[in-house]
Amino acid sequence: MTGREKQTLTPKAIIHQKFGVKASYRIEEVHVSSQNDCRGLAKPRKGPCLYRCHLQLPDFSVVSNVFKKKKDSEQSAAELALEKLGIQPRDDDDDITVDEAWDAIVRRIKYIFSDEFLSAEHPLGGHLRAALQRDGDCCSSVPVSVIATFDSKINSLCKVISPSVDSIPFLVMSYVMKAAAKLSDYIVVSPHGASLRRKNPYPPAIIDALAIHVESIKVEAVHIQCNRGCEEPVEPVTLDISSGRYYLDIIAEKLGPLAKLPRAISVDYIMPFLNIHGDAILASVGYPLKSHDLEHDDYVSQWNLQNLPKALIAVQLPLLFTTKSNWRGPFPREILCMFCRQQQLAEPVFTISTVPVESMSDILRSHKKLTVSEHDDTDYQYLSRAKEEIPGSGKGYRCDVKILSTQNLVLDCSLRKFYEKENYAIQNASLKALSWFTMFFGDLDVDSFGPCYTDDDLDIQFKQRNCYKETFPSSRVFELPDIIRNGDLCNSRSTSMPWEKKRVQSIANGSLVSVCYSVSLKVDAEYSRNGETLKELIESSEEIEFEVGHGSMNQHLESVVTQMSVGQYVCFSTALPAEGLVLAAATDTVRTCSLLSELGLEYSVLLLGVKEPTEERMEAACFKPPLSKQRVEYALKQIKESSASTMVDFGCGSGSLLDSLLDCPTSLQTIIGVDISQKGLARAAKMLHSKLNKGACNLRSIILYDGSILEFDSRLHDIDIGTCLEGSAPNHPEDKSKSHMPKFRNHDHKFEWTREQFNKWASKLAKLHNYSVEFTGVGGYRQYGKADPGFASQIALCRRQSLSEVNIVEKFKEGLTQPYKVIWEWRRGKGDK
Ligand SMILES: C[S@@+](CC[C@H](N)C(=O)[O-])C[C@H]1O[C@@H](n2cnc3c(N)ncnc32)[C@H](O)[C@@H]1O
Repeated sequence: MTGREKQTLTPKAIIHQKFGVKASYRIEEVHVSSQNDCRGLAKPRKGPCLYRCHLQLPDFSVVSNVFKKKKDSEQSAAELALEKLGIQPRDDDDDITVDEAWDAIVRRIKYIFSDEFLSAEHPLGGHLRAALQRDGDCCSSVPVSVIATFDSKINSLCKVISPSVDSIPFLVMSYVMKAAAKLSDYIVVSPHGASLRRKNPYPPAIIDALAIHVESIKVEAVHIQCNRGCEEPVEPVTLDISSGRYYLDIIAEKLGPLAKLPRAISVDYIMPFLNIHGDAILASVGYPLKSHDLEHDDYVSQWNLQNLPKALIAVQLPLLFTTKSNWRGPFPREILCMFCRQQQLAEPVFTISTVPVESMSDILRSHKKLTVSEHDDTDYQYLSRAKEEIPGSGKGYRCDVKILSTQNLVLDCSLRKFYEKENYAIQNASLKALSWFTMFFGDLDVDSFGPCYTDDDLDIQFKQRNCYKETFPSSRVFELPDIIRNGDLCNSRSTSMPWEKKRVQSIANGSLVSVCYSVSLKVDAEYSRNGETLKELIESSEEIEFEVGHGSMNQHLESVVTQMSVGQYVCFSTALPAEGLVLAAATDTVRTCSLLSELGLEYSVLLLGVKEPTEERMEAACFKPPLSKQRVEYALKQIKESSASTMVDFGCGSGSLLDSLLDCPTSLQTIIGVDISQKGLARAAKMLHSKLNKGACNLRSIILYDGSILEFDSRLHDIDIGTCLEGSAPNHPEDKSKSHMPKFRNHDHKFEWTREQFNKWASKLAKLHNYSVEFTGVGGYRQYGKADPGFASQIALCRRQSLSEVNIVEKFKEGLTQPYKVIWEWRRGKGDK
């Protein structure tokens, strides 16, 4: 018990407050003929009298379902009218306790599975009626995700239990399951825990009358595979919704064997969270409020499938914030705060001003004169409510929001209107500021926005004091977190966020960065009331070093860190990906919650230092496969294409090329390795020995020589192919002690050349010895927006044209010069295969 005096208004009372005598109720008697089994009777027997209520409001009318009591039909009609107006009977559940919210959810679930609700004009009604056609145990069972998605009342009650449901909507599902467990006499939870149905079947007469029989229809939809690359197009699919089937079952089947159960499919609902962690089907199909027919739109033609990015579906923010219960996802104020943090702006400054009720009335009067013919002006309704619904409070609220960079005022956005509640004023001001940013990012031509910008559509005045370019230098524009990128702050017409294009990674892959960071989970139940987020620290480190591009660090953290400079502090949030699409089939609520708790995280990070990448780390981070592997692969390809039978690898080291030659069949019969490093040769011998023991190869002999490339050994006379490859140099710990900067990039480099120097040297040598030369390379490394720098590894491919006279004479002179020492030798024996 809170000890507070609660004021619970019935739907009818709220209608009365709003419309007074302008709301007129008319009761109609409905006589239903009773079920008559006696076919012989000529006249149908008169059944009990039921009541249906017609409620006429100034702009529209509603008709209730039939009820046994007149007053129930009136309340039902009033409730339908409020739904139409977007108002919950208790639209602000601040007044109820958590225990009361639980009780209300239990009551609501019971009502949802009542006979009356089955014929309700509620989006859930269509699902309930369609579920009557499901086979076997599934008959009349409705996925929990559907209830969580379509029942706004349950959603607003869940917000009382935990405001996190906004950022973790799948919490609603777990609350629904928990509440359903309290109705064990009435509700059956499916074995998979993902569907609910009534324990006692609906009366056959109701099933016959209400079960939906869908005509066979084909629905064009979009299948998004979770593993598709960003550039890959999404797949169009046709859903063949045949009669007698629940359409979610058909979608589940299309998703494959893992999706045993239907999943939530309210497009509006999942879109903002569509960072897919499992395949998803997007289809525009469902039961609209007033229709008993399954309706659908062609989804394929609505999307430019080629351009649909993986994690970005844009939805347009509404222009008005009405009630909390009507708002899905994070509230505008939260989105704006997050946006500011991401853009390294200060937290928005909200200034609330109030007016006495007299002046509100004046404003109201003048406003009424202006808007007398605008029947559906929602803000007008709020102005009315401000006057009528807060008797004695004497206040209306107006909000001004200032967005500041560290030094400058970026935007001063003041609402002209008054709202009945402080929160409405804040949310609407945030929404309008966000709308301005949406427009602004949609049109980066800053000049089109003057220093004082008035937008009549938004009914707001903005003062933009500072130029965007000064305020958001491109190198400081962060990639927005998922929650914004996924559409909460998107212009519906753009499929990629303008600021994403400006993301600049200033710290290169392979660098070692050192950071101090913390990760917190937003958990506090008071969150939505006082606007403060309380957090639970789940991980922190005073100093941790990681390599950029290595995949060892959380990608969100790494992405932001690579755009920071040393000494800079950044706070940012990440939100819910759509694991929930899969969790719809989860059985374990506790586990579901623990999974969900990994989401909605807030990070704080301070960049302590950056170490430039070593060549090795840079290579590993930038090239896949690594450059050393690409070089070996290139050599192998050339060898395979030749018909050579003998080959020598100069500077063979530990034998990476020789190793690969043992794996793939070539025309080679003899391979020779030459190196001056005893250690390298010993490693090569060990590797070759163990490999030859394991399996066969086509080779007849392998020899390793200790010798220098600078000396000629006559045993290498007439070898078909000579290779000389740079490989991955082994580590030399002694180098670390050297304090001076190394002269070359690697410890064993004796010189380093530019490409030009290399080309010149190789061309001259080739000409001298009558070889042609072709320059190529491996390791094309393109960075977005930068000119192609060419190959990372240069290759000269020399082919002998003819044996020159000089060579023959030289060889004759040299005779049997054999300075190389055999280190290891293998020859295929007679028994060897
Ligand atoms: C970067 S390693 C390359 C190893 C091997 N080619 C690979 O791809 O893994 C360079 C090798 O050249 C060897 N080397 C250096 N000078 C040499 C010379 N004058 N004659 C033969 N080998 C030499 C080094 O001992 C070293 O093993």
